[in-house]
Amino acid sequence: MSSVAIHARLERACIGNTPILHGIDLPLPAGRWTSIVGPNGAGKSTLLKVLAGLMPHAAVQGEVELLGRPIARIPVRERARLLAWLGQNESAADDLTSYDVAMLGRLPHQPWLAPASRADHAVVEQALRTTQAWEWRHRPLGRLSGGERQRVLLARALAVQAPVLLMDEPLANLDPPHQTDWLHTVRGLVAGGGTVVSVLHEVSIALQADDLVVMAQGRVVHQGACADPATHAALEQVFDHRIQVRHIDGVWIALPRMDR
Ligand SMILES: Nc1ncnc2c1ncn2[C@@H]1O[C@H](COP(=O)(O)OP(=O)(O)OP(=O)(O)O)[C@@H](O)[C@H]1O
Repeated sequence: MSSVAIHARLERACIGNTPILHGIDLPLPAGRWTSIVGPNGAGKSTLLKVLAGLMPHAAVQGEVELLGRPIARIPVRERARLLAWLGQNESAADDLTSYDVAMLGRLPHQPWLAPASRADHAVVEQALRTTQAWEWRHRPLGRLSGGERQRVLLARALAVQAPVLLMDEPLANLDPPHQTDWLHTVRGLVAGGGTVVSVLHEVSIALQADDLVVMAQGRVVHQGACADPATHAALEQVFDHRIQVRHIDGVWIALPRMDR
């Protein structure tokens, strides 16, 4: 039986006074890649923030368990080692070099005010090479293109070496070859026992995951394997049957429906 990396049991989660998420019981299996999909405004980013423990405590009615422990009770530094985060349109210090930004991912591993160790430098180099950002490691983040910047931020998340990695729109600004690199990276993490949860708008890429969580109007309407016809039906329905899922050359992809 596979274990659960994150389990969210939510009555409600609010932004301000507005309820955004409703009645969610979502176990996310460990050692697998789960993608969260759904229409604009469905609550995907909000759910991912709740899963990461990033929402204000008072805004969430319910509980999230990370690796079997209530996330709110895990000390912050330990949590930062267990769970890495790549947010949407993330702000970061634009004056820092790409190398230093990636090194921020090592902070949870470093003793207070201690310099980076040789192991930290090795991990950062590996992460920047994985995302093909090593070449511009000396350039400030603020002077990179959108896709280059995203690859540095991904390197920062990889440098944490956390067993659980949450990513919101990780493919933002990435060109197709680097989207493919990202797929290989995720597959490598999962093959090594890691758990990856990603919010994706690129439904065809999301379908390359192990499992899909389909959301609409603040609720999870389906959770299932990417190859399961019931998952395809839920996907087509939630997108108002304006996409169709097809099996082409051994992979599931979503195509626009032009016949209506
Ligand atoms: N600061 C805010 N104040 C009020 N409502 C908000 C705020 N931020 C988001 N919302 C609302 O919460 C709902 C869910 O937003 P969320 O960003 O989680 O959706 P999403 O599925 O990630 O959307 P998208 O696909 O467009 O990125 C939306 O209806 C949105 O308008």
